[in-house]
Amino acid sequence: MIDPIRIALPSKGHLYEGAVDLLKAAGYKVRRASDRQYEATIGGHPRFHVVFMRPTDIVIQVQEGRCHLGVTGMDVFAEHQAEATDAVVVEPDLGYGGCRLVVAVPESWIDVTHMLDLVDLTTEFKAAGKAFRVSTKYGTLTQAHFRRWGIYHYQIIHSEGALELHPTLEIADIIVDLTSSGTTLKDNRLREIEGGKVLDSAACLIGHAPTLRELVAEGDTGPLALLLDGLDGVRASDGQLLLEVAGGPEEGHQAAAVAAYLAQHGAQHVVRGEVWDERGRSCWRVTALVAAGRLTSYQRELMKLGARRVVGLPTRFLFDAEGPPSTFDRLREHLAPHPSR
Ligand SMILES: Nc1ncnc2c1ncn2[C@@H]1O[C@H](COP(=O)(O)OP(=O)(O)OP(=O)(O)O)[C@@H](O)[C@H]1O
Ligand SMILES: O=P(O)(O)OC[C@H]1O[C@H](OP(=O)(O)OP(=O)(O)O)[C@H](O)[C@@H]1O
Repeated sequence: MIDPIRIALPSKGHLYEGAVDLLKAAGYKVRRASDRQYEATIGGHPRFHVVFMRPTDIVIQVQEGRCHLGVTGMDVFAEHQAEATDAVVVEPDLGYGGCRLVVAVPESWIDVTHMLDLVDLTTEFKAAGKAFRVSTKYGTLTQAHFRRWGIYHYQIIHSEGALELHPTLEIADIIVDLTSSGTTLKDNRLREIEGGKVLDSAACLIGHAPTLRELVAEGDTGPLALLLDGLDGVRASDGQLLLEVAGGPEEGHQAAAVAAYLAQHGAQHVVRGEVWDERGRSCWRVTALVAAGRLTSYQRELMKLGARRVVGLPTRFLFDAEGPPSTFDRLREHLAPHPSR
């Protein structure tokens, strides 16, 4: 039996808080003594042991099986995927840490707006005997992207940070870096070009395949299933309200009209039923799942249709038999030995 189950989380930065918050929402509260402490426990789940590392180290340690699960960036995983043959993606998008890896050029290069312009430019550099230099932390992904556009004459300058400065300091001609709001590129007078998106990334959950097979064998009440089900439930409920619309005692067709209105306006799982008020009179109630941001735009119309009360309750977990297969079931299927054809 795998014990402890070691889960690696980002120690700080863009991916740290989201990981700890998501686990907490799923019922796995990380107990870390201080932000300088690199180990932690999870309240109520003694088999889990948390270690904190940088996103790149998480991919390496999961690949080597020292950590069994890890939260990292999809960008980092994709960059190291070729070496990480024992690491598998359990969940590609945990719903936070979104960013893009992009090709950016100096704003002053007004003639360069598309990847195809780089084909010409890199050829001109080569003809003039100059190296076209690309600064990035993502050499492998950059090379694959440039190859797709037929660009071969350039030199990668590997760098770990503050790449946006490189064109100004003439360390490089262009950069391939992460962006989310776009502020850093803009503030450093750089601009994304068309066709220059290398990758969309988000925080992801990865695991060590041989260990995951053993954990999957503990079945759907084992610790891995419970953790993944918890994360699924939290993510499915994100931004959803459980709406309760109540009316009556007079009946008519109010409940049907309210249910039809909600169904037409994107609500899900619309259910109506009979309830009784404190005086024992028959009333109606409609419940549905709605996007939290839309409730206020519904409520006036619901009142006009006869509702007396509209309540939006936050949801914490959502499990839906008609929803997509669970992460645990997908993983079990993915790791199952397939008979050779
Ligand atoms: N705007 C953003 N800029 C950079 N990274 C982002 C952004 N938004 C989300 N991320 C994610 O955060 C990860 C980087 O996290 P952070 O900067 O905390 O780590 P780091 O210590 O620089 O990483 P490493 O150890 O890999 O150098 C990225 O790989 C990416 O997945
Ligand atoms: O599009 P934006 O929202 O402006 O974010 C992008 C910037 O954020 C990251 O840097 P970070 O602050 O993590 O520092 P780093 O250079 O040390 O990675 C990334 O490398 C970009 O520089």
